[in-house]
Amino acid sequence: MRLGFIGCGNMGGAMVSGILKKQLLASEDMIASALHEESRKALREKFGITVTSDNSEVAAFSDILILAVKPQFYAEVIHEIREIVQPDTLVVSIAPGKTHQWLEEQFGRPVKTVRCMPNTPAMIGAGITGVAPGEQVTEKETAQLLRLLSALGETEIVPERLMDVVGSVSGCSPAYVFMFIEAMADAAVADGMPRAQAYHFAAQAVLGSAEMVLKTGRHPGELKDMVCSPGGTTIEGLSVLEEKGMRSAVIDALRACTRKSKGI
Ligand SMILES: NC(=O)C1=CN([C@@H]2O[C@H](COP(=O)(O)OP(=O)(O)OC[C@H]3O[C@@H](n4cnc5c(N)ncnc54)[C@H](O)[C@@H]3O)[C@@H](O)[C@H]2O)C=CC1
Ligand SMILES: O=C(O)[C@@H]1CCC=N1
Repeated sequence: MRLGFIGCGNMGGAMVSGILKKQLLASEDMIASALHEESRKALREKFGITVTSDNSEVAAFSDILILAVKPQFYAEVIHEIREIVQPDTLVVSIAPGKTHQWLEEQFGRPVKTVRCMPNTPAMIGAGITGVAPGEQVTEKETAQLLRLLSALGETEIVPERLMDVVGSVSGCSPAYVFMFIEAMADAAVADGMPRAQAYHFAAQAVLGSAEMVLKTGRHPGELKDMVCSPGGTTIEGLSVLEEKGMRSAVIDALRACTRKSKGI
C-alpha cells in the first residue's frame, strides 16, 4: 500500500513519524509534497521518504492520499489533483469543517473520501483519531485505513456530524493541555522549583491523571474528590479555579473551537 501526503507540516509530519516508528510502512512506500526546497530537504533527511514539489506526483503514487494542508488551501490543492486521483484512491481529509459533500463537490464526481481528525500526540503513538468514512468507502478499505492509523494511537469511527466535536475535544485540545502544563510549571518556578523539574512534575501529573480516568473507569469528579482532603491544600486551589471560571472557560473554549470548525 502506498501512502501520500499533500503538505507535510506539523500534522503530516507527526503522522509520517508515527507510521515509520511502528514500521507499518517502509519509507519507500511514502511520498509527500512540500512547497519550499528547504522543507523538502528537511523531510527527506528526517524521514527518508520521497519528497516532491509536485502534488500531481503525490496523487498519482498514492493508494491512500492524505490532504495535510491547511483548510484554506484545500480547494486549490484538489483542483490540481482532481483529474489524477483514481476511482479507487482513498482521499483522506484531516481538515476541520470539510464535509464529504464539500469534498465531492470540489472533485466534481463521486470520490472515496474519508474524514479523519488526528492529533499531534500521534508523533509518539499516543494520539487518537476520529474517522468518518464516506459512503463510497468499503468496510475493507476502512479496515485498511484504521490499521494504518493505529500506528498513531487509538482510532474511533464517529458519525460525520460529530467530526467538528472530535476536532475540539481531541484535535485541538492538546494545545490547551500544553498551556495548562506550562501554567502549572510557571507556578512551580515562581515558588522556587527549577524549570525542567517543574515541567516533569506537571506533565507527569497530567499523564497519570488521564490514565486514571481511562484505566479506573471512575468518574473524573470522584477522582477529583479523592485528592481534596477535608480542610486541606487542594480544595483551596480548587476554589480559586472555580472562582476564576476554569470550567466555563474550558467549555466556552472548546465550543468556540467546534463553532469555528463548522464555519470553515
Ligand atoms: N496541527 C494539528 O495539531 C492538527 C492539524 N490538523 C489539520 O492538518 C492540516 C495541516 O495542519 P498543520 O500540519 O498544522 O499545518 P502546517 O502549516 O504545519 O502544514 C501544512 C504544510 O502544507 C504546506 N503546503 C501549503 N500549501 C501547499 C500546497 N499547495 N502544496 C503542498 N504543500 C502545501 C505548507 O508549506 C506546510 O508545510 C490542517 O488541515 C489542519 O486543520 C488536524 C488535526 C490536528
Ligand atoms: O488549529 C487547527 O485548525 C487544527 C485543527 C485541529 C488542530 N489543529
